[in-house]
Amino acid sequence: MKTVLLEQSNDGITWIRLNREERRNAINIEMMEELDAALSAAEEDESRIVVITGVGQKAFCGGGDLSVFHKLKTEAEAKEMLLKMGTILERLFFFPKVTVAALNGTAVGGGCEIASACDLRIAAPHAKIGFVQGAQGITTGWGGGTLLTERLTQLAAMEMLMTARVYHSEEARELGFLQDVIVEDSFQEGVKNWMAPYLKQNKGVLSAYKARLIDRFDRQMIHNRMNNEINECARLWETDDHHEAVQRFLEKR
Ligand SMILES: CC[C@@H](C(=O)O)C(=O)SCCNC(=O)CCNC(=O)[C@H](O)C(C)(C)COP(=O)(O)OP(=O)(O)OC[C@H]1O[C@@H](n2cnc3c(N)ncnc32)[C@H](O)[C@@H]1OP(=O)(O)O
Repeated sequence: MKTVLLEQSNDGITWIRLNREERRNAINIEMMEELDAALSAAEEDESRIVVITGVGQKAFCGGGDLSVFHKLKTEAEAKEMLLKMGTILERLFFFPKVTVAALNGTAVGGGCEIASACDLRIAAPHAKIGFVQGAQGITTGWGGGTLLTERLTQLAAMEMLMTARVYHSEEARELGFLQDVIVEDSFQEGVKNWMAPYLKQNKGVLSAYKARLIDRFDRQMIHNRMNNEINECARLWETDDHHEAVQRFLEKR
């Protein structure tokens, strides 16, 4: 694997690291496939907790790779890509082990959707967090908007999605998006320390509680809502508003 690094440590944690630091860990098709493969490995290994984080200090994930995905012009082309990642996020949402999104830096767009699919979200103090899709003339397109509404209060979720605002970590914690802000100098050590109370529990305890969390959800309903979200985003994708917004971003580079 190249765009995703997998570290299966013997302390109960499997680390999945998004590894395109020079692109702020933006997601391309190869990364989607490697993320899916990393989840398969993590599902089978001895870990009790799976942590998804980004390489470097600047970004957790800058969302979908606009320099690649701007080539997708039509609703059908967009839908194929959105569905591919949506399927992975649905898998992550119903993953049998506890999952943590450790936001080592900025998480915007699809980066926030990945975080929403995880059970727990923690971040470095400097991380900036925002569902910025609205500024690109689209909605969340990987089903993460649906997942967000299952994680936060309705008011907080609607504020994050409908304003496309970018929040500092502390503000995101106050909104309920983050469980905690990790202040240690070494983010990785801080994340490990933060997870220590969870890791005191054995595998059976953690997986049983995770199963009860999953029981709360009507899987078919979540699936249908994510599909509706993907379809809606695909429709907006082919509008001039979206293509012009992406063009502006790419021209700034
Ligand atoms: C497509 C799926 C859709 C969904 O369903 O959710 C989305 O994800 S839409 C949202 C897509 N993401 C964005 O709109 C964010 C765009 N990026 C940014 O706003 C900023 O780059 C950043 C992520 C906030 C980081 O800012 P900063 O730290 O100041 O770095 P730079 O802007 O200089 O970026 C460095 C480098 O990385 C490239 N980059 C960053 N994000 C993306 C991206 N999403 N796609 C492609 N490339 C990205 C950026 O262009 C720079 O490249 P160079 O100029 O060549 O160094």
